[in-house]
Amino acid sequence: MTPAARVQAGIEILDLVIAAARTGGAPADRIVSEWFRTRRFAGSKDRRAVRELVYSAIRACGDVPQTGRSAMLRLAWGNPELTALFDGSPHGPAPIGIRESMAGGGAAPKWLTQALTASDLGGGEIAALLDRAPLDVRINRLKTEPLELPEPGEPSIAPNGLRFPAGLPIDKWDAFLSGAIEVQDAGSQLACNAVQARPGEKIIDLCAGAGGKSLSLAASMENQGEIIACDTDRRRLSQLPPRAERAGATIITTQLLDPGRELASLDSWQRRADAVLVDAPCSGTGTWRRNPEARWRLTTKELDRLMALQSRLLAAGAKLVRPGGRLVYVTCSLLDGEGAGQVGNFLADHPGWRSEPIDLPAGRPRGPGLRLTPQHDGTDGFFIASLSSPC
Ligand SMILES: C[S@@+](CC[C@H](N)C(=O)[O-])C[C@H]1O[C@@H](n2cnc3c(N)ncnc32)[C@H](O)[C@@H]1O
Repeated sequence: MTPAARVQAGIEILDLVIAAARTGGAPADRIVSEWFRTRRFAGSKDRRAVRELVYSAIRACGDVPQTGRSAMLRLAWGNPELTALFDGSPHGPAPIGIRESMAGGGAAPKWLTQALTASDLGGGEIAALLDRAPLDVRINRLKTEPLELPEPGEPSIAPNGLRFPAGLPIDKWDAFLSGAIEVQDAGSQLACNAVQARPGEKIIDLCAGAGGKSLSLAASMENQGEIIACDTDRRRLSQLPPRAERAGATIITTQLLDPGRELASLDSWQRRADAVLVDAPCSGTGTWRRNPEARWRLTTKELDRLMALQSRLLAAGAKLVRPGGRLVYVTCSLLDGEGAGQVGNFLADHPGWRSEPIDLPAGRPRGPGLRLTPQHDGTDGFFIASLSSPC
């Protein structure tokens, strides 16, 4: 592909990403892969270059652009090399019209920027939400063989973490295939450490998804005790058993939950768990480094729905904690409504519960918990709170 043809390909993909953002369709990642699956003429260098253009254009546009072309024009603004590729060559984009408008810039839609600002994030912090994320892995201490990696990586801020540049084919490495390492953001690893899971404990991971945190907890527990990994999403949860097998984690049982009746299948666990982790479904404002188009998808209505769900799951999780046990609440959002405010409301409604200090090598206090941000901690954005149940 010529450089101009790559720009035109990026524009076409952006049109699909924009349409999907408006209608709740597939994520950008899947759209990019699908586009190339049906265009075999594109080599690996083309794919990398087009992908880079698409993601850079997504990052450059704060709100949903009108068209892929207007998004690419926003990216080209102040970039003479990219501007020159709008040259009307075969397969390339048409020349830029004199009055042609480009998409708006900024970090996020106005309402969302205001909500982040109201949650005490400054301009630099908000801009850093769109940085490129590194590739973090967790060394799985359940595997005792000496770790052999094609590249050494740098120790990350998480105790068992290593950091690599983005884009390495880690999923093909022997250490990944054997379960010796897991891909997991350093902030997510630290959120697991906040649970302070110990060997022999009984722990419920109420929103386990594909089990990234359950696997980490199993390692902290040295495979002794019991973890019940729950989720309402059958597809995500079904990814956990093969991952657990690869990781050598033998103490995890999965439990599919009924949305709205989450406790129905956990009846025997009432007031029994040493710790319950609520890694709540959230707006994901802290993960824009990986999913920058997520900020085009979020609406105030969806945010309200998520906050109501978080509040319900916190209350449900609390019922499963034994007297004196821990309820650890985590969101990968930096909006106070999903973090400090959410936990503040819980504490107001649940007399006797207390927020406990969290001892992590990163983060800053935020209300009754701790906040990690890309700019301050080099991790995805997280809010973490550890609450103790009345004895
Ligand atoms: C932030 S993700 C969890 C990520 C996971 N803990 C990990 O570390 O990979 C939130 C999860 O909550 C699940 N979820 C949504 N509604 C739920 C509900 N009512 N009860 C339990 N889980 C729910 C979603 O399916 C999603 O997997």
